[in-house]
Amino acid sequence: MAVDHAAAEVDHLAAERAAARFDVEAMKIAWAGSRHAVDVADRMARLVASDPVFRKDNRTMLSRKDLFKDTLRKAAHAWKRIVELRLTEEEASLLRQYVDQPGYVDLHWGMFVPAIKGQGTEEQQKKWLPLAYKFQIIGCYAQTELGHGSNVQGLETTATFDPMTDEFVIHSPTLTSSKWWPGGLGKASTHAVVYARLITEGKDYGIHGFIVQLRSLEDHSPLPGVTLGDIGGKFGSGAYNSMDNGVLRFDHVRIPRDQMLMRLSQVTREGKYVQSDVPKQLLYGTMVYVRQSIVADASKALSRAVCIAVRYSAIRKQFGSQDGGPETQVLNYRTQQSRLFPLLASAYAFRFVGDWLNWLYTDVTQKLEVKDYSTLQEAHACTAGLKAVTTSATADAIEECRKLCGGHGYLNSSGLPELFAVYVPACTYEGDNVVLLLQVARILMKTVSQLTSGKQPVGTMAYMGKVQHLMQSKCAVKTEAFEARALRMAVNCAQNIGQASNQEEGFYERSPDLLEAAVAHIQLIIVTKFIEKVHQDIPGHGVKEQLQNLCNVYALYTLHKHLGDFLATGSLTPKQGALANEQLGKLYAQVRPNAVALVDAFNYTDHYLGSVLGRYDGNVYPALYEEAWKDPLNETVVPEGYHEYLRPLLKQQLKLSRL
Ligand SMILES: CCCCCCCCCCCCCCCCCCCCCCC/C=C/C(=O)SCCNC(=O)CCNC(=O)[C@H](O)C(C)(C)COP(=O)(O)OP(=O)(O)OC[C@H]1O[C@@H](n2cnc3c(N)ncnc32)[C@H](O)[C@@H]1OP(=O)(O)O
Ligand SMILES: Cc1cc2nc3c(=O)[nH]c(=O)nc-3n(C[C@H](O)[C@H](O)[C@H](O)COP(=O)(O)OP(=O)(O)OC[C@H]3O[C@@H](n4cnc5c(N)ncnc54)[C@H](O)[C@@H]3O)c2cc1C
Repeated sequence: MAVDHAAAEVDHLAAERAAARFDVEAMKIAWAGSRHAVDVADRMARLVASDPVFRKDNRTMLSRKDLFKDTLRKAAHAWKRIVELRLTEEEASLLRQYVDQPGYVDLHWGMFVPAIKGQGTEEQQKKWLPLAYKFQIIGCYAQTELGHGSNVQGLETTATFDPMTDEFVIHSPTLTSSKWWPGGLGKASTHAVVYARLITEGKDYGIHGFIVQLRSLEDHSPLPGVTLGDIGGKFGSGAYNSMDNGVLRFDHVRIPRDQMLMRLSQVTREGKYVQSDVPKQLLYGTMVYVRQSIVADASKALSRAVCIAVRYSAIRKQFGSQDGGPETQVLNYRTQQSRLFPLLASAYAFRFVGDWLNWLYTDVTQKLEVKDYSTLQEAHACTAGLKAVTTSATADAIEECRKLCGGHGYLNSSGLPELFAVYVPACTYEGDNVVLLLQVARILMKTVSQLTSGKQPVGTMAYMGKVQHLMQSKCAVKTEAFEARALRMAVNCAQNIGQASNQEEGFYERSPDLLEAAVAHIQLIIVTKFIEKVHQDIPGHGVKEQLQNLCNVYALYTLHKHLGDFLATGSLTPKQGALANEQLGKLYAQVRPNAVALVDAFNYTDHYLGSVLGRYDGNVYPALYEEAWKDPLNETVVPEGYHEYLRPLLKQQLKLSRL
């Protein structure tokens, strides 16, 4: 009986695939960016999936110690394979993605190395980078402290220059100055880029980066004056617990002067502080780099969750027709579609805006090399804002996908609880999302205030230059409505702030509205970049049409969800809002026959998805059944503890009932 059921489910997905109205292979290219990108990703995904060391189906059942050791093993094995196979940087980072386990290597490659590249002099790069590239040292990024994370200028660790010995003395003067959170710090790192207040000639020059050795390269023991360890278990089983987020205290630890990262400013042998001619904001450059990579990761996490929910919704059936006919696939319910298809569209939207952001970041980096700092603010606003909007939306979407999978979505074997638990801190790390949106809002207010002086805004703020037109016009339900909404919300905030006794007080009072104005601006960017994408030449039967549909779904869904903003700012009429909603329903009907093929285009292996519900073959029920028996609780028929706790209880009840 079970076998018959399984065959029917498998047929279901085959039928879904056959019904698709576009070329899935061509869509894979549109998603990945090129034929080459599809091929490399495919090769790396299979390499990982076929290697037993990279097994991850038992991860949620491992103890913290075993999970951490498993991470060390995977990282060492991955590195061995990278060296043996002479993998390129592109291949290695894809391999890292498919291993799919947070670990110290992320911070080593993702923050320690970029911090040295961005803030170190050429000489410092020559000394430290070869060691890091060969893993002769392992580094982390030690910025956040127990007392301060968001407020970087409030950090308390000190680096006091001692001209007698030509050294900096690194010290943790208070409990709250303990470094707290850095990934890889707890157990793995030998070195850190430590952010501390630079004090020389009795003056505090604020936060600067220093390379500090933490552990012996001989036996990994902490160096004298260094106290460090792991900060403890985190949310969810498995999940981010593979990472050794750490605590670190310094007791007057001495480092040579040349371990201060000196590209932005220097301290001379005599102890003079010298500022370079580069903007001091470059101190935050590593965060800009990581924020853009977090946007690209948002589409990966969201597409995984959506892939699981779409495939399972095509398999799952509930309720029959009135006359006792076959039951309905839950994917056919309009409510399921209206919850799921906007998430599918968002996965594509975030993918394309992530590609654009990566281009912007590369462009800014090239400009910085020739001392052109003109796009630094744009890069900060876009990376901060897109990081905030895409991670918040993705975290919510993963949880929605869990609910879309009903009860089975709550099982670890669905892959969704762990995906959520790993993903959700992205709303906090690399800048709390509210704090980042307020940064965007500050830049919006600055731009609005400059409009009257005739300064033309550029880049993603250019639309604000059309202020006369956008403040007055009635908008068609297209980009213009998004532009008018964003601009009018920003101008409203600026006017309200202008009425306050001082600007800072006004900003503080209006910060909830400012958040919403920042979100409106960022959503405009996402919609614009999606539209630009679908205007490109996109080969493959039906591919462009599907992307056009998804783009419309993303735009109209966003409009529907934030209709209050559009109406309150007069950017749309209530009638236009109702029409947009009507249109959305029609678009969902067009997505429906293509939904399974649209998630197949992500080209994920079953290993990477890690979900019995999202299996490519749709064989969900036998897999769920089999998976249950693997739980450690099922290792014995009678549970441990029966003789101590259950039996006496049952005997006692029996005696009582005989009385
Ligand atoms: C087991 C696996 C095996 C596999 C093995 C494989 C082997 C290897 C293969 C290779 C793999 C590669 C892997 C790579 C992976 C990469 C992924 C990385 C993973 C990421 C994990 C994340 C971990 C988390 C890390 C962190 O969280 S680090 C700490 C982050 N902290 C923050 O973000 C703090 C937030 N706060 C701030 O940013 C600031 O303090 C503030 C901006 C909020 C306020 O700043 P300030 O006090 O200075 O105030 P102002 O508002 O006045 O700003 C001053 C002016 O500066 C401008 N500004 C601010 N920020 C920036 C900026 N970032 N850039 C530019 N300009 C900036 C403001 O606009 C102001 O400007 P103005 O003066 O003109 O107005
Ligand atoms: C999993 C994980 C990994 C991390 N890895 C690293 C790492 O490798 N290296 C590292 O240095 N750090 C790391 N961090 C630390 C991380 O960067 C900080 O936690 C993050 O920047 C948020 O800062 P906070 O903890 O001080 O939050 P807080 O700023 O204390 O936030 C608390 C609340 O206050 C609100 N808030 C704060 N300021 C304002 C404001 N100005 N206006 C309005 N509301 C405000 C926030 O929105 C939030 O709701 C990691 C954190 C996590 C969770």
